[in-house]
Amino acid sequence: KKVSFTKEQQALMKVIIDAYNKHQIPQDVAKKLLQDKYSTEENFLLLTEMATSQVQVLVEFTKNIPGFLSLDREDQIALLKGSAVEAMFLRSAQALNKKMPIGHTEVLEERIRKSGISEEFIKPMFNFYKSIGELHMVLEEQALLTTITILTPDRPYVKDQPAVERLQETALDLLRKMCVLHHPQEPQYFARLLGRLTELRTLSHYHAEMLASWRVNDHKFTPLLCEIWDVQ
Ligand SMILES: CC(C)c1onc(-c2c(Cl)cccc2Cl)c1COc1ccc2c(ccn2Cc2cccc(C(=O)O)c2)c1
Repeated sequence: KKVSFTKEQQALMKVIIDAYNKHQIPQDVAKKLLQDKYSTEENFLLLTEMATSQVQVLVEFTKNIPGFLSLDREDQIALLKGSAVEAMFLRSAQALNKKMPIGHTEVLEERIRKSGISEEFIKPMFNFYKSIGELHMVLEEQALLTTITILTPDRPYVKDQPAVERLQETALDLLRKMCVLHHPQEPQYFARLLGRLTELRTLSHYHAEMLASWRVNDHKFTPLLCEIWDVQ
């Protein structure tokens, strides 16, 4: 089936892909994954640094989403706070599914498994990582899925939901075409991708409990994480 993109859609895809490629975790932070300290405490500290760096990357990426900076300022904050965990699950899924240099992936998985997260959350988390890996998303689909997650209108405290809906729909139209283009044999592929967004919401509920149990064990977060996750 022939897929054609409008001029606007081509421009939008280019902006989103450039932003997605530009904002990677700095190599020195990612390299720290390979240092040889593996205590639960050390793993937690490394993952905290990773998450903090990832939030900075996420904010920069979000600012490049066309139309985002024209939204009401408080709504911009509400969208970032409401989507940060889900965007990081997507990003960590891509990192664990071989986006990272060989060796980093196993180390990263090991550190997540041994960072004080209880088994009841580890299972669904790694099921999600596996389900993302099985989709074999191309970069455009990964970047658009992250964009669609950020532009979710029904996050808490969003005032002008229709404005967010209009931006999200533009990204959804583009993603639908991308799926037909890159997965012509799988007519249900787009629906499968959107199904992952539902799974992300469940994971972000688990994440709130993960944070609570880390805090009970007196684990400290960085100021940026405290601000975006409303903790401490
Ligand atoms: C505060 C910390 C302990 C934490 O709390 N919840 C989670 C948490 C967890 Cl444990 C899982 C999923 C989401 C969150 Cl917020 C985390 C750890 O968060 C992250 C964040 C990003 C992560 C990771 C792991 C990988 N990445 C992405 C990554 C790593 C290396 C390179 C690149 C790159 O793009 O180049 C990307 C962990």
